[in-house]
Amino acid sequence: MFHIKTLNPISEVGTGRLPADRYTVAADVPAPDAVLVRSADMHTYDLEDSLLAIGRAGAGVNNIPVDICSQHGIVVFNTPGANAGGVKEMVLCGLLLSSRKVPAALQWVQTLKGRGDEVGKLVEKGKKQFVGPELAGKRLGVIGLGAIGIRVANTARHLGMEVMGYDPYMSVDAAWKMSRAIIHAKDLAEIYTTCDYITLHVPYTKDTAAMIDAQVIASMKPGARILNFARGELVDSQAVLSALDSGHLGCYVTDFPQDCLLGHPGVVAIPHLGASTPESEDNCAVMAVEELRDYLENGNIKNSVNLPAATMVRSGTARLCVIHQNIPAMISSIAAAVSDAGLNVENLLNKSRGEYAYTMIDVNAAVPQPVLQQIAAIDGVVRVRAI
Ligand SMILES: NC(=O)C1=CN([C@@H]2O[C@H](COP(=O)(O)OP(=O)(O)OC[C@H]3O[C@@H](n4cnc5c(N)ncnc54)[C@H](O)[C@@H]3O)[C@@H](O)[C@H]2O)C=CC1
Ligand SMILES: O=C(O)C(=O)COP(=O)(O)O
Repeated sequence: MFHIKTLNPISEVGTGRLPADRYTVAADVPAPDAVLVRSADMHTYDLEDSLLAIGRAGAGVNNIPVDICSQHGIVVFNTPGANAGGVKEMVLCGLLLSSRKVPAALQWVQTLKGRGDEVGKLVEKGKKQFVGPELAGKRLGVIGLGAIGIRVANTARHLGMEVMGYDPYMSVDAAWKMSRAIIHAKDLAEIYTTCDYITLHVPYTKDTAAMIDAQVIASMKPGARILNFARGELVDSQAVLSALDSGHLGCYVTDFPQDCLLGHPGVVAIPHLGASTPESEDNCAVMAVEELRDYLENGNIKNSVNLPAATMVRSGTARLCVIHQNIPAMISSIAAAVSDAGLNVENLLNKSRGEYAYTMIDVNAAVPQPVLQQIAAIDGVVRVRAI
């Protein structure tokens, strides 16, 4: 029986794929084999000794202590692209909200309640406060051309916008999906100095923290609008507020409200709704559950953010799964323990990623407990289990 602990509500379309005779799924599992999580902060979470894997039903993993998980041999998965459609649509909404002053206009019109027959006349008189530019013909800068950024860039072209993209680490797969009409920015300055709208789609890391600061904002075109559906920490909120106050920035749309931003007329604050669609929630849950299941049952790793991709068709009777440091002589030491126990290797896979590596060995018989202990004692082995 596998025990899965949920730290956020996870779509039952996903959890329903875990057979009830082999899995328990609950918020209060004492010794979980795996955790399913969305945005719950795991930096203060006590990682149980039993924990083998964490499935982030979503893209960003900045709420998970990934390095500490690696040290404990806990595989962290996310669900690339599974909620990108939902976020893309919200970004389109954000573009329109930022341009046409929709939030302020909606608030204002409600103040006319009770004015009876005057309402029509007051609307026509008051609407001039909410004039805002059309998107067509304006330039949109997209920073980060991954699952979301590419969808936003391609769709903005259909709105008649000129689109410039920046992503020095873009994958070949991603490049194939991008419209050829997107202008390639060689550096961020090109985006900052020439775009009317700038939208952020990069992960929050130590390199991207506060990437939009006072100096960057000062280099932007007067009236520029910033959209942040990536993470609040990418943007210096105080610098944004000053630039809104001075009129240098036209609007800041954020999916990550902070107290200091609320109430400012230039801020459109959305309560982290980018991925909150049934479609995205289902997609993420299904993908995270499938990833966890394949890892727990077969040791296969797909879409991990801290360990290498490793998939091997099952053969033999049992499978040894060893997470270890990426150092010399690991495979020979593990194989020696296997052969000393009289086990025959039917198949073997070894993959590495940075400091860590992963070895799966299919053997012809069940692996006795002492062999697991012997492998666990090898210098550099982080975690071992037999399935
Ligand atoms: N508002 C919401 O509900 C959601 C927010 N997000 C946020 O959006 C981020 C992006 O999501 P996806 O597009 O699905 O991820 P992704 O991994 O497909 O794309 C991220 C892209 O950013 C690029 N990148 C990384 N560092 C960069 C840098 N310094 N400069 C330029 N490009 C850089 C990468 O090469 C990659 O192409 C997530 O990390 C998450 O923080 C994701 C999903 C939902
Ligand atoms: O996938 C992401 O990175 C998100 O920000 C979505 O977060 P959520 O799953 O809606 O709490």
